[in-house]
Amino acid sequence: MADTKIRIAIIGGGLTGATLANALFHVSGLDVHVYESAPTFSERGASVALSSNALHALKRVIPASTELLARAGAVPINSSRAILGSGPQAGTLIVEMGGGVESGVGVHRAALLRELLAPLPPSLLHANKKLTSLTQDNVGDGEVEVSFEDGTVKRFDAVIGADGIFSSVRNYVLGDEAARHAPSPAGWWDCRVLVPFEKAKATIGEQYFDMPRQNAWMGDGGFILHDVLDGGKTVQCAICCVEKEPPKERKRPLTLEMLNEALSGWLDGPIAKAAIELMVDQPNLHGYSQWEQKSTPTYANGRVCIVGDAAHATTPWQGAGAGQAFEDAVILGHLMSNLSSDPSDSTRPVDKIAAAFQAFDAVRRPRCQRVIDSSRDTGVLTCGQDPDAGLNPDKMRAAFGGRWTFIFGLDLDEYKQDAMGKMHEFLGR
Ligand SMILES: Cc1cc2nc3c(=O)[nH]c(=O)nc-3n(C[C@H](O)[C@H](O)[C@H](O)COP(=O)(O)OP(=O)(O)OC[C@H]3O[C@@H](n4cnc5c(N)ncnc54)[C@H](O)[C@@H]3O)c2cc1C
Repeated sequence: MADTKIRIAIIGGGLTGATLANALFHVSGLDVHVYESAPTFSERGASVALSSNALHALKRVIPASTELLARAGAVPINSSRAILGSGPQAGTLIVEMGGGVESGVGVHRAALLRELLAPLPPSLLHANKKLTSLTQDNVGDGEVEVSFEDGTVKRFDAVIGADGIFSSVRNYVLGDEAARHAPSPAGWWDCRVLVPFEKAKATIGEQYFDMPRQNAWMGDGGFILHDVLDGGKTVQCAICCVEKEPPKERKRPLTLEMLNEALSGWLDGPIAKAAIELMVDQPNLHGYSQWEQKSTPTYANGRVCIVGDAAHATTPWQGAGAGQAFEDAVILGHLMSNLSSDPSDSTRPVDKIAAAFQAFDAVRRPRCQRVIDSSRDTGVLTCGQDPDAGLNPDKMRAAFGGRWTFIFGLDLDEYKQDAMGKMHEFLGR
């Protein structure tokens, strides 16, 4: 176990911050505090699909993760079907995944966050604490000084930014490069609704609810998804569409006419009218542009680093964002557990933090960037925009084959060893 005196501030209490706090507190034995700008630790009302790599990573952080997910009402996704949703071949099955190594779960984000926070002592969780600035310059003993909107100033041995896609810590880490690598619109917008299971079944059709599965409809300029969560009580339905022009703002009001127009090529098919009916039944219907971190030159700057969406926000097309955040927690937790000096080592554990963060950057950035790029390409294919595949089911099927293998097939033990090897390199050993 690492020196328990190492003090870490995690900025941001979303799924990444909460998972990382568990890793650093329970696995690495560090003195961790989480600072969240919102008045309470909370999540958007939507689901998140956790694939097998995400589940494996979560288990490394929280050994009782199966029970944790059960308390959050997670529903196993025994099958994930991609079906053509528009055009003359609408209804054609393109691919079915699930079972074995590909099994995942669907879970309500707010319930997952609640359960991820539960194993942490409340005294470590600080809401209403918005980071306004941080510095490593002229702070004693290599510490990092953080300032909050309420005027408080604190010092830590290291700071980790889990403050989401519009991260302030990212701006600090990237410095002069921040503007050039700012998050940008990815080319799609989406809207989501949670409805009672019986209502979804009656509207969409009983035949799609014969078992816990995710149905992903692909077609002309859009995508429709429905999956079950909350232990089978709720269904999430999502509609995603290609942006016709660059968005002026991330969030915009939506109407029935706008949805009908966006999915005009789908309306004779088996799913679009039902999905639109569910969507417009909710008050304050809004669409959100999808944004991503297209490139990032580094995740680390001295004793400050970034994780989760702050480092590698991706589009949702491969359902991989939260899984990448859990992998971050495993790798950073492992590196930070191995800072303790042995008796023959005169370097203090705190003086190895920068090397740990460099090692984290070296192993995580290539993989996360690959996920970002692959996810964007998957969106292009899904919405029938791939110039070769178009909406040809055979070509789409061929193009989808193997697309998830590199995400699911990670050997976490090997990966942890790679990270340790890098840390030793950076320490000059
Ligand atoms: C539409 C959509 C669908 C998705 N679907 C999936 C999926 O199916 N599967 C999957 O694996 N992933 C999915 N993802 C990705 C996944 O949700 C994210 O990768 C994951 O939630 C990581 O979030 P985070 O904690 O890094 O960031 P966030 O959830 O954005 O949390 C950041 C936190 O930091 C706080 N904060 C911000 N600034 C400050 C500050 N200055 N001071 C203090 N606190 C601050 C915020 O209030 C927030 O609570 C999806 C994402 C989107 C947008």
